[in-house]
Amino acid sequence: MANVLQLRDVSVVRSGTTILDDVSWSVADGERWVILGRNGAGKSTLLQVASTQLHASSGRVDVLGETIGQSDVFELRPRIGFATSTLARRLPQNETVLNAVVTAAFAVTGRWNEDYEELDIRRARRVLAEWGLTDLADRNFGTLSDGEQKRVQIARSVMTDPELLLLDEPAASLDLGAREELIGLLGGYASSAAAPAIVMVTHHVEEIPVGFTHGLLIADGRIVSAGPLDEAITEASLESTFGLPVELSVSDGRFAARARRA
Ligand SMILES: Nc1ncnc2c1ncn2[C@@H]1O[C@H](COP(=O)(O)OP(=O)(O)OP(=O)(O)O)[C@@H](O)[C@H]1O
Repeated sequence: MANVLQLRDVSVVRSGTTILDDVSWSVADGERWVILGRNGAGKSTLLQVASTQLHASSGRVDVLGETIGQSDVFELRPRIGFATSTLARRLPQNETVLNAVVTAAFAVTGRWNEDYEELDIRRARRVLAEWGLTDLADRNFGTLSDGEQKRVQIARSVMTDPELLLLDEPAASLDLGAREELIGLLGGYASSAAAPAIVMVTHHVEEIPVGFTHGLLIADGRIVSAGPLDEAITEASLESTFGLPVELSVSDGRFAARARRA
């Protein structure tokens, strides 16, 4: 399978601090990756590099067959879906949910004078249905709950039919019901052969949807382990990543972890 993302010896240094340290990693078409690591480990920075929003200080980054620094990132970006709370904050609060999603077709966050095709509207309604948002299409984005807003962010990021989907902590701050609903939807999406390659950052192994195939653990900007989920996410690798003894279990494809009692 072709690589949709390839990092070779990538480092990111900001304000004199090394945030990513010699990272080599690739994501092939059809793979669904989860990235885990402590606060400040470099997870979001890695996603920003993958999204082309941040340039590596050294090393080589290839995204969707294009080498960053040698190609036009403005042509590349519409092919990448990226859902982060930072982008979500830019969505106008008084925009309807339908508009918040359909505007992704033009890579803008507010609906002004763009001439939307009936095709775009139809696609937006289909995406809203896929993410359980049909009944909220006419509500203002700012009136939605956190869980509903998270689903709108993802719906927006898949509106353009991306070839690579990047999700930064999509389940953060959700209650149990909203989290489980989102993980179920993500699992269904990830299991579809038509879905793009996916990379999702999360803090908890409990949030890994069924259907995800690979894991990457990162600590202090360096990869601790990377590969198929059951090889990359083990008690030993979690212990190295989080710095505490961990008890890990897997049931029906879902992971659970807690500190090992002495
Ligand atoms: N512009 C910057 N200048 C200096 N340091 C930065 C800059 N941006 C980020 N950092 C630092 O880089 C490190 C990695 O940040 P990053 O956001 O990638 O971590 P993360 O793993 O996503 O963390 P979290 O789980 O808390 O979201 C952090 O220590 C952060 O303070």
